[in-house]
Amino acid sequence: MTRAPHAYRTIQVPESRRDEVFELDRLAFALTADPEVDAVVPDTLDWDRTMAVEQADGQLCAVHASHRFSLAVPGSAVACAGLTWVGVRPDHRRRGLLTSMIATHFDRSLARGEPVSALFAAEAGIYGRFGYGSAADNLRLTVPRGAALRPVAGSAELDLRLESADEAAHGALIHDLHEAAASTRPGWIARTPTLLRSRHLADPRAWRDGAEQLRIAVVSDASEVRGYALFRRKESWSSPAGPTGTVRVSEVAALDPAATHRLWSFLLDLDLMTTVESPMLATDDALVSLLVNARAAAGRVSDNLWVRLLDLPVALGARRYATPLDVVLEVTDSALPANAGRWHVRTDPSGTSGTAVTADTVADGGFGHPAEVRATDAPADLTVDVRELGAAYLGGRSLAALASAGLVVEHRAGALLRTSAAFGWPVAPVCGWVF
Ligand SMILES: CC(=O)SCCNC(=O)CCNC(=O)[C@H](O)C(C)(C)COP(=O)(O)OP(=O)(O)OC[C@H]1O[C@@H](n2cnc3c(N)ncnc32)[C@H](O)[C@@H]1OP(=O)(O)O
Repeated sequence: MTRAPHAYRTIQVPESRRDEVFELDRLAFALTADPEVDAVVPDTLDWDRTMAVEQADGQLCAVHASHRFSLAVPGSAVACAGLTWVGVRPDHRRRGLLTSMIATHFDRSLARGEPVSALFAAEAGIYGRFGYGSAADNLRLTVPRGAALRPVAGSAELDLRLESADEAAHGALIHDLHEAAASTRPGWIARTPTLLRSRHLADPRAWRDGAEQLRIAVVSDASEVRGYALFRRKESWSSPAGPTGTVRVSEVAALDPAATHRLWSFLLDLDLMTTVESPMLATDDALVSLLVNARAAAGRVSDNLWVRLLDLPVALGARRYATPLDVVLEVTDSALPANAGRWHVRTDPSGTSGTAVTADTVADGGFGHPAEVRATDAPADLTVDVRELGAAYLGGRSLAALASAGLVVEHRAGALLRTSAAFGWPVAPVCGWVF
């Protein structure tokens, strides 16, 4: 097991120490215990994957956990260790505890056959040093009520019903549509294990910030459900001009453009509301194209998933490439030396080799080229750190853009543009929920 700094030891935490883990988490994140929250929000920690650092007297000083996810990558999916619950007691910060926990996480993820790790970063400056690359952005739009949408045939004919969101009534519907609507978008992650689905619909009063309970709008055609939106409204009567409520949308999933249009038409025209806040959207989300006047929508872009390639040849072989590719990468990786060195990445025009061995293949219509990834002594075409490969892995970050910042170096003319095109993908990556 990875060595903790002097005077500390790394342990796997048993569930019997749950209260200590939760207290540490509250200390790290400045949270207050709330019995109502604890009563309705399920504990989603996987205790086989919950690790801590304790000092000699047994006090827990740092904790981290992970989930085994299937992460959608361009043209496929890969087993992924979703790192979460990272926290260090404020009085034990900056002594190397996170650094030791990351080494533990890497060792254990590799031992479990998870070639990739992904996370949402609490602060953007934390994880790059460990080889995580910022691999996706999300867009949050604030749209005025009544914003016009371009027309979509069939939208008006769809039935929409509004209900209070409830796990027993809507859990299966949400899970199925969440998967069917977006599982070919790189960055998409299913909410497994099941407790993560329950947590997604948990609705304690303390999480509402004064808004109403969680609502769901469900759109159907004559035969089946085509989409849903989860949202809450927050009333406001403080303006002399009249009510100025806000619609806070937390998730929209739809199977087709008509259902997408129907849902947003409803959300953008609710009485007593003046503002509609979108959930985390992909930067190419349909709403951006539907808005007649996108300038009227204030947008904020921020980092979404961070990706770390743990087993580089397996990870690079687990995705597809948008164009044929034949490149030698000189990779640096200070934390995982097995990844360092030269790698020949070559797509196979016959499409018969290089598909993921660790992944469930996603139905994608066969777009893109699988690749073989082998160690080589051939001269390098590009030099790149594993962090930049993680950033480019989901197809949303251009290697050429990273090169313009000096983070990728080209040794053979043309290799940079060709490799950037191959690593890119027509669908922007995003994970629409935070784990
Ligand atoms: C995936 C998730 O769960 S994200 C949640 C992360 N958790 C939090 O933000 C909760 C509050 N913060 C904390 O618990 C801790 O401060 C942590 C986890 C961010 C850092 O833990 P530490 O044990 O202090 O980190 P450690 O001592 O190993 O520091 C390693 C390096 O990262 C740097 N670093 C640590 N935290 C930060 C930060 N927030 N911003 C920038 N740099 C940081 C340190 O300065 C150090 O740099 P150096 O190698 O150049 O000296």
